[in-house]
Amino acid sequence: MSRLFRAVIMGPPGSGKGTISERIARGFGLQHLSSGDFVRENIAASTEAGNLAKTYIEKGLLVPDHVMTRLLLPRLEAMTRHSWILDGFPRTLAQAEALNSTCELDVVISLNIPLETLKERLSHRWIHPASRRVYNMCFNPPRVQGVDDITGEPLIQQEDDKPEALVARLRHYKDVAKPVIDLYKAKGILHTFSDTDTDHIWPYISSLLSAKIPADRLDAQRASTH
Ligand SMILES: Nc1ncnc2c1ncn2[C@@H]1O[C@H](COP(=O)(O)OP(=O)(O)OP(=O)(O)O)[C@@H](O)[C@H]1O
Ligand SMILES: Nc1nc2c(ncn2[C@H]2C[C@H](O)[C@@H](COP(=O)(O)OP(=O)(O)O)O2)c(=O)[nH]1
Repeated sequence: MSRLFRAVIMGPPGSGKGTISERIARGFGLQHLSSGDFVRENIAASTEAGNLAKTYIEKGLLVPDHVMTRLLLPRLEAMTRHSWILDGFPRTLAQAEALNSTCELDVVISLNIPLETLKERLSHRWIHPASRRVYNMCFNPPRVQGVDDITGEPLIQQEDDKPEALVARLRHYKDVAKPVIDLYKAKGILHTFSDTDTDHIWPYISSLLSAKIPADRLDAQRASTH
């Protein structure tokens, strides 16, 4: 069997990690693994790591590295049959080093989006809290304004998507992500995409993945996800 394909997507809040990961999952048959979803699943299941993570999230803090790695790495190690795109992890150098010791990455996608664009997007981001489905009132609006397409339940806006909170989040992202980006650059696997529109970036990401994922593996992955 050919080796699995493993990719990471990095970028500040609102840069389009979730949106692009979903396109990659659909287009290339990779499994979309979101660190935020893992955290929420563990909180819902009241696992030891989930209970610990909850105490930080309730205060609006990032979950400490040792809790994140305990929560995520066993799940990644168990993914022996599926290629994946990992969204939201690693966020720190310690997380990147822990991931390094678990698996070899093929590609790291870094999204470099102007601050004004991020502010604009997040001010229009609405989510369905139970499923975390993401909408944007301009880019991908729900069919009926203010309600989730699938359940019909109300959508909400997150406190930390408001412009005042965003500037601090972005500053924090830059400080913490820089050494991670440098590490992947040094390994020669970093690919950075800069634009104001996901639809402009997508064709470049799509060609990168088409070139990096061998055709036989692509067919097998697509077949196993359909
Ligand atoms: N790699 C990580 N390291 C530390 N905490 C994390 C990590 N991934 C997720 N979390 C925690 O889980 C929460 C939800 O994560 P999620 O990625 O869904 O949302 P987010 O932080 O609002 O990201 P974004 O705005 O970039 O989509 C985070 O706010 C953070 O507390
Ligand atoms: N206007 C506009 N909005 C976009 C574009 N790409 C994604 N969005 C929307 C979808 C979300 O509401 C918001 C943030 O995207 P996301 O995929 O949740 O980002 P991320 O926080 O996972 O990195 O922006 C885009 O290209 N244009």
